[in-house]
Amino acid sequence: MPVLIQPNRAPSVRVKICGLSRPEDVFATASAGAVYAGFVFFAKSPRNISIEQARALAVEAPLGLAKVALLVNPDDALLMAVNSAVPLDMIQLHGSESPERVAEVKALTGLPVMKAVGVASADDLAALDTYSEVADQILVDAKPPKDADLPGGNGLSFDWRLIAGRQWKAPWMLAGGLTPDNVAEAIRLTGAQQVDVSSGVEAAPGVKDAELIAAFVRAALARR
Ligand SMILES: O=C(O)c1ccccc1NCC(=O)[C@H](O)[C@H](O)COP(=O)(O)O
Repeated sequence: MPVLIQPNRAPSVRVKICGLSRPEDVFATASAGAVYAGFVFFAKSPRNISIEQARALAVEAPLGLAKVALLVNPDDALLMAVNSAVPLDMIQLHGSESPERVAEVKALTGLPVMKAVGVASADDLAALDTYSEVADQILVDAKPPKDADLPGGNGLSFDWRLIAGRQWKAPWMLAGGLTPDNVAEAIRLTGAQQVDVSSGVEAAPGVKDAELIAAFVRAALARR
């Protein structure tokens, strides 16, 4: 069969919508063309859902949508409880988990692990190299302010020039303060092939907006 070569075509960007809590948000995520859906298990978050809620959302999710459980310094019992109840495709670790703990979580759950690493300055870049040795993916996110209640999902971005054109051993995803208005520029500047958003597609904290989700995915997938 002849192979169609399109030398000038940029690879398609993969989008993750994080912090979903309602069936209609999962549907909006899939129908917009995003490929990952994130469920937050963190009590202090406005996006926190129970294991039962996550299970109900995940079993009804359209085929092909990858389900990601976001956890913050989870112990083994919580990991096992989430993993045994919810059909998952990936674990996202968003706390202060060490590289050794990332490896343990992979072994314990049998799932790929994406480790979030906060970036505020050039001093934070070494951690990306370290975690990319052990994690299946790294999430290059904005570092939360010291007084923040949440370790992520704060709608804050970092200086994308810090990582412009950088690659790591593991596949990576860009996050932090992305919106339908800035995601195309963020992709252009950093070369990201995957992007993750939560606050930027919400009508209110914890409430996703289907039109913003669609606009975000359109902007991320627009030909560069
Ligand atoms: O969303 C939360 O409430 C949350 C709580 C605890 C840890 C991480 C959390 N969110 C992370 C994300 O949603 C994303 O992976 C990423 O940080 C982007 O968030 P945003 O800047 O809001 O787009």
